[in-house]
Amino acid sequence: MFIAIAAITGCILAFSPLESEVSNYDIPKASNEPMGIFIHNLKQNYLEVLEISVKPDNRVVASVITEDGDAADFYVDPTTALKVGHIKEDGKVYKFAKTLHRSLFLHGTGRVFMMITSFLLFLISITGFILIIKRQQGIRNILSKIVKDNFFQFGHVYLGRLLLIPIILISITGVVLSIFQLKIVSKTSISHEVNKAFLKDTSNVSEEDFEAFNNISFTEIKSIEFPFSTDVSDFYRFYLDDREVLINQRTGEVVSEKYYPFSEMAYRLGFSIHTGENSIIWAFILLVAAISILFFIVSGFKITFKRKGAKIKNKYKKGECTHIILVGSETGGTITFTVWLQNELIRNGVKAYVAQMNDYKAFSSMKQLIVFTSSYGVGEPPANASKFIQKYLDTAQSDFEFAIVGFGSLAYPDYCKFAFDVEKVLENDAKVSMLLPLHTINNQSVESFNQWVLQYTKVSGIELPLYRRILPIKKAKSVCYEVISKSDLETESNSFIIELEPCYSDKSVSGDLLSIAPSTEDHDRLYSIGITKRNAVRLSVKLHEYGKCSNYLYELSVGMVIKASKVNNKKFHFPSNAKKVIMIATGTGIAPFLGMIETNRTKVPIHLFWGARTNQSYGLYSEYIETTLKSNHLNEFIPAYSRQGDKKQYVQDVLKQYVALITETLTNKGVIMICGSVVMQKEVMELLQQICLQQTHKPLSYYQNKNQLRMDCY
Ligand SMILES: Cc1cc2nc3c(=O)[nH]c(=O)nc-3n(C[C@H](O)[C@H](O)[C@H](O)COP(=O)(O)O)c2cc1C
Repeated sequence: MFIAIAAITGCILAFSPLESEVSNYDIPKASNEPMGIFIHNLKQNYLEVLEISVKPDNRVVASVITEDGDAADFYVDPTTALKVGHIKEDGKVYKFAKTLHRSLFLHGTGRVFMMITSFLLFLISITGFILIIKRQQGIRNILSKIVKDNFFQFGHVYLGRLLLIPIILISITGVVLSIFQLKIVSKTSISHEVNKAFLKDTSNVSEEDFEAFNNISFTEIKSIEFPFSTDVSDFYRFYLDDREVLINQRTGEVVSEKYYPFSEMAYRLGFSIHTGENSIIWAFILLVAAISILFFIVSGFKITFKRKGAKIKNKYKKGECTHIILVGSETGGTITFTVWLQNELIRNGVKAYVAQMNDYKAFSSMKQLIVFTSSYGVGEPPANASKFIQKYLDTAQSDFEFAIVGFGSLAYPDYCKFAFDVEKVLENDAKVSMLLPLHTINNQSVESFNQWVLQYTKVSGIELPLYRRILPIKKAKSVCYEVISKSDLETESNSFIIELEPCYSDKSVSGDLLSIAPSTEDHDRLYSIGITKRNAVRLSVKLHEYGKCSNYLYELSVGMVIKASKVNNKKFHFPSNAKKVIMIATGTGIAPFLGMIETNRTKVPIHLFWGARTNQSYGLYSEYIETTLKSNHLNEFIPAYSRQGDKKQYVQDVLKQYVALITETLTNKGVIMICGSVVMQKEVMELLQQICLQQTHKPLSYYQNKNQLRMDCY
């Protein structure tokens, strides 16, 4: 909270030098004007001169007594010494922000709080930097590309790296200034010793030509006190950046020159760095740093809450559970999958227990051990799994079967390494047998996880549903949609097309999802949508015999209104600048593609591969395909029918004949999009992987990381 207060008020204060620069833009700045002439002119222009000060922005302020006998402060021209502008008082907001920033309106106590806050900010910056080094796998890689996990984590690391130095400087100088303000260290003042008996009181050099005046540049002056009387023992007192100089008013001789002690210099430097008063560019950097501190607070909380979000809860005691699921997770992502599996197993009557990998113990009823673990650092275990291997080796356990799922990211060279390490340990244990080979999941891909779910269902005989991301999906507010058309049921594929018109203007894009719940008691179902030329939402729906939502949609008729909400699915939007796009779909997965093709205004070459059982299903989509082929919105339509005549083919079989097209698309920054069943997706991905390795000598993940592979499979 204190850091937030300091950052918000810091943002406001950083505007002060910026604002003063704008409002004083017409007031000339001093640079190397001859000081002698300026002092002489100033004395000529006014009855009496008390002091001049040179502001951090190099504008000159004079304190004088005017001919009318009034005391006045104003900006003067550094050459003519004539008045050029009024001094504007600091706005109330700045005054308020300054007091809050320095002392929280609590005087000394507040200053102590702010000093501690500054020090904590310094510690947070240093420890944050150490974490960045760890994350980037060494100081040598500190400047290399940051892997983008999610917006907040990426932003936290990116800005942390960029603004580390300014933030460290802000925090250190904050501590230094507080130390002085609290008088823990006091600024020692300079005392001059002048022997008045030796002062000369005449000279034949006139004031304008005093060498001592003209040897000092305006830019090093903080202020000059003018002699109070004409007495020779009253001097010009020059306060400079690093020293004080006393000058004889009659002769221009330097009477005394003393440098400031280290403590005063430290204070001045700290003040200038902390406030940015001497440089507009630095003030701007400070402003950006203060805004970033606010971002760090928000993103830090987001990361922490995500980490704490998925909680492990157990319904049964560990001793009675046959299925033990161990989770290794650093930021909580993997726990979400674990909790889902535990719930589904329990729903199927299986007693399942979840534990952190570090809490591994002997499980007396264990028949199956399922390990879900991520990898960190250089393929190392996440924080809650670091002791697992040792604990496993030290624990006596009777026979069981195991399955391991590695969660990782292909962006790291040691992809899912810790999961492989765990596999090695379990494989070497003679007592245990492998239920499924290790399955790896890139970037918590739901599609890839579902491939494992299908395999697990097959080998375990436990019917698991497919996983749909239960992380809070960002649904827009639900709005009404009117049914504007509905096709007949195509009996071969049992599918139909329904078009809905949103009641309010809607910014959905083909590839987004529509979340529909048949009634308030039902949970939502998500449908991939295609947007038609007339901005209607088109769904292609497979009617399931007992499917509540598909039956609900099927029973709607034109003119009826339903409530639904849009879910942004940015990762599956049509690429904005690809030169070529290959679309691969099965069944109703064609719906988003039809929308993308119809609205392909720039006529990017599109090749659409579509799999169905027979060409009877094509009837449902033929009109759209033929129209867009004719208008060149679609270049090629390549169907694959798995139960048609002698030539029984799946999409992946047909794709094998298009190796050149696939290679050319990927190497020329084109995009491949896949929509439909996860079973098809798996086959197609395997084929694409083979083609990539053989033709481009790069793994498919290389193109996936460049966002050239976009998938939405279910
Ligand atoms: C700093 C850092 C290092 C990582 N190192 C690896 C790695 O070496 N190998 C890998 O496959 N994944 C690596 N990952 C990716 C994570 O394992 C992946 O994002 C995983 O899904 C995170 O799961 P969790 O949220 O349960 O910890 C790393 C991620 C981060 C942020």
